[in-house]
Amino acid sequence: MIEVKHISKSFGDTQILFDISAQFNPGQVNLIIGASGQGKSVLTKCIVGLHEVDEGKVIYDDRVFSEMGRNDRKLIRQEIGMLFQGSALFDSLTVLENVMFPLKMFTKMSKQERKERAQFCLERVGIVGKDDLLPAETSGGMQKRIGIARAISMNPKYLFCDEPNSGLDPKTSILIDNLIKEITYEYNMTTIVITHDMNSVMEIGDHIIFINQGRKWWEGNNKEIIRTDNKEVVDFVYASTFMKNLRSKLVNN
Ligand SMILES: Nc1ncnc2c1ncn2[C@@H]1O[C@H](COP(=O)(O)OP(=O)(O)OP(=O)(O)O)[C@@H](O)[C@H]1O
Repeated sequence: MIEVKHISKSFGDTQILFDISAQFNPGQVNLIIGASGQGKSVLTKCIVGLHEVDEGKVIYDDRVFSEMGRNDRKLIRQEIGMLFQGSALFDSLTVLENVMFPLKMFTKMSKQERKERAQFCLERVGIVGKDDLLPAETSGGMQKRIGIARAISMNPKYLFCDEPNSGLDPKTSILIDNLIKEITYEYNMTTIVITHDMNSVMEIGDHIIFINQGRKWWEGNNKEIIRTDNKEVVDFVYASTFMKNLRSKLVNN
């Protein structure tokens, strides 16, 4: 479980996050959603320690990460898997080498053990027979899968996914979403996904926090979000006229 308690963050005189508290439980997909520029990335960077919080606490399973020194934080970071926007694979490494990379950096595994673990993770995400290709020789959807394989290679307790659907067609997006969901349930991970994608919200949003103006504006799940009356959430979820019409049908039935 990851908890944030009353966190605030400013850059210079500009306050970006205001007194945010939330709990992200294991074995469920936790989404951080909201319009552009509202503070989702800053919040996530505070959680993983890329930004320091000004006030409040970030806690990983009773360990107060925000008050730890560098070395203790490093240990927790090794329990975190990250799927970056755009996958962020190393261009000059093969598919297999990309997945082996964290194991080489952070474990004492032999080359053979690293290879076996990487192949297991690639197989888990449905990438078989592509070990020796370069990332550029694979599709965008495959690159996301390879990114997920790399993110889970260290058997993380916590998984962060930054806009896992960016640049993917709707069908591939749903496959990636479902893969994230399956892996989360299977390994009982605490997964946090930042997304703008409404399909993801509906498909995998076990727990959703909506960030608006740097505040936790709304919290609920994918069933509750459909019927909420919160104006800002409604404007976000039902942004297009088509979706607005759909909402009035839903609410009136
Ligand atoms: N390092 C920084 N220094 C100063 N201001 C920053 C910094 N990082 C982010 N901000 C500001 O914080 C605000 C929130 O940005 P953030 O990137 O968290 O938005 P977001 O909700 O993730 O948006 P998007 O969905 O477009 O990625 C923005 O006004 C941004 O300019």
